[in-house]
Amino acid sequence: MGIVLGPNRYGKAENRVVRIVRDTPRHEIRDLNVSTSLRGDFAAAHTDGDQSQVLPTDTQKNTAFAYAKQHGISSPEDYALALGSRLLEATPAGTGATIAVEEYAWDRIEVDGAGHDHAFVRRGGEVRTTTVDLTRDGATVVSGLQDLVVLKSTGSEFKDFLRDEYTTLPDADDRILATALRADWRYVPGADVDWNTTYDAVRALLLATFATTYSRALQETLYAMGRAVLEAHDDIAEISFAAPNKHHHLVDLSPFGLENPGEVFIAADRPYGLIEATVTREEER
Ligand SMILES: O=c1[nH]c(=O)c2[nH]c(=O)[nH]c2[nH]1
Repeated sequence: MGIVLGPNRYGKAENRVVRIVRDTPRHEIRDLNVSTSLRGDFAAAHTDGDQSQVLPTDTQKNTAFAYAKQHGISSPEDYALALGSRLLEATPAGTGATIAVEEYAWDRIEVDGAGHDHAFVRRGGEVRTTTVDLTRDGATVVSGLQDLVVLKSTGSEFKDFLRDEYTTLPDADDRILATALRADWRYVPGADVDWNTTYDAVRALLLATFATTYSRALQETLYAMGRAVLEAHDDIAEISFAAPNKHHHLVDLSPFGLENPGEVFIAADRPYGLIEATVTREEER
């Protein structure tokens, strides 16, 4: 019985393409997870080790990022159609291309009733939490939120840090700052708290402070958010944060003759910086 090659296809899965449109101070963001796949007559690559008809998956990745700049992303559909046509055009042995796109939706952070120019919060996904501990003497209430995903497309730098012989990170004057915030705040024991109103107010204050504070590091942003909460809420004794620094690396498009002044990024999922801090009142320490 002969053995033959059955159906096959290949491509680059899960390119995390982030496109910022920054032609005016009011930025736009498109955040995509893009998977490409080519099918056609690629038998020789499987049976003879012949790559002459194989457009590398690395090239498919490059095209996904270059097209985010060159073609733009007016919609996932329009971008996917353009990308698929290009991949087929570049691959004579291809008979078909599948481009699968997931788009993550971002809303502008509301500050004083208006959407901020360059600070965004990801739609959905966040979780409200509380842990209540009771003794015969009373209750401790720690409330918070998890996975509040926020991003600012400018107004963030990280530079003049300690360097040693293993340091390669360049100074960043203008970078994307993004995190999936976890915050836990402890209420003053016995305080008469309107839990729902306070939750909404703290959440809004965290978002507004993230949006409006120029960030020299995620550490500074967390401290600013914590201070804002403690200043506004006498009934909160302390707040703790855990914030993964969701790195967005600028994509080098220069090999394709394209400039990339802070417009096309690859969103890396790991490793990530993990910044944790508690902001407290002096009397609590
Ligand atoms: O905001 C930041 N804080 C850090 O401590 C750090 N370290 C790093 O490599 N990038 C960043 N960014």
